[in-house]
Amino acid sequence: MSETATPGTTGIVVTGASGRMGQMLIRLISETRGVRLAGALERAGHDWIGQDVGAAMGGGDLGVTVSDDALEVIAHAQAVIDFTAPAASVEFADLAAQARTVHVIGTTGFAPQDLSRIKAAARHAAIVRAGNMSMGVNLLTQLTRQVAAALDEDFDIEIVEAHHNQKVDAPSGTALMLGEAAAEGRGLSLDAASDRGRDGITGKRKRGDIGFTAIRGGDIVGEHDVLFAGAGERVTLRHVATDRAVFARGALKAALWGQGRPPGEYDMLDVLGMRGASA
Ligand SMILES: NC(=O)C1=CN([C@@H]2O[C@H](COP(=O)(O)OP(=O)(O)OC[C@H]3O[C@@H](n4cnc5c(N)ncnc54)[C@H](O)[C@@H]3O)[C@@H](O)[C@H]2O)C=CC1
Ligand SMILES: O=C(O)C1=N[C@H](C(=O)O)C[C@H](O)C1
Repeated sequence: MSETATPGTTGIVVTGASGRMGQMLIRLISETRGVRLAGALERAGHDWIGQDVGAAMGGGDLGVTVSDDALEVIAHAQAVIDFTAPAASVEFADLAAQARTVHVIGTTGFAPQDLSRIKAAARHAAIVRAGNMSMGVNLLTQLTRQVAAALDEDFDIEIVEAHHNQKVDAPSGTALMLGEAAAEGRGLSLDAASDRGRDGITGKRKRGDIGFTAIRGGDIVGEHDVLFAGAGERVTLRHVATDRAVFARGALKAALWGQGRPPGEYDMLDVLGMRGASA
């Protein structure tokens, strides 16, 4: 079972400590009352292993040494916040389940077999997973479901996402969340309706399809448009993230919300109390 080293504080492990989201989370946790950084994990062989994480980030010591021993570190925490890679996140899900520790998963790009493993881990501990942890995007999923239900298939749905040039997966986790919401609004299965990676002589657009386009460039944090294109008019729903802090704040909220929750799979709609808000 997880332990509380400092009474009254929630001990949180950050995985992928040197990453864009990892560093953002470590700063946020250090500045937030009622939580403490209980561990910082990186992949085996990473330069930061053995260093104080604050110093490795270029600041003062935070009293937490970067480790690659996930089993040991997770056993002493109440929550794990994880923005890494699919293969790492499924391992962390197993370890967090063994420790009965809340696991917040922001990682995207999972294959169906990864999702099955996460589902199995969620039989033993609370897992909050979302392709986007921001308030704005989670609201946008609700609006997308509503507009998709209101406008019939005379309106073609296209999802356009833009991210920085270091992103490794496409479509983004957010684009897939928005696609799922649009498909739900239309009463469709996204697997059957999705149209990805057009190139060459593609033939005409199929009525009812949900199209995806991915832009990669520079330091774009994350932008998502859901376009409903009809004859003579278009409706566009848009979210623009300009600061990764929006994802970090959502993830920290999820870690606290998960304390004392029964085992199971949850998402940010549960955390934000938005489930069914637009039904
Ligand atoms: N759900 C959300 O709101 C958001 C999700 N993301 C997702 O989070 C993930 C990470 O994004 P970034 O921080 O931009 O990537 P990044 O590449 O900057 O950081 C990932 C970090 O994970 C580390 N890592 C990989 N394997 C590991 C292992 N086995 N143990 C410990 N650490 C390991 C890497 O060394 C790296 O430091 C991506 O899948 C991205 O799509 C990113 C932002 C928001
Ligand atoms: O990799 C990123 O950076 C982001 N990934 C998430 C996604 O795949 O949607 C969330 C956000 O857009 C940033």
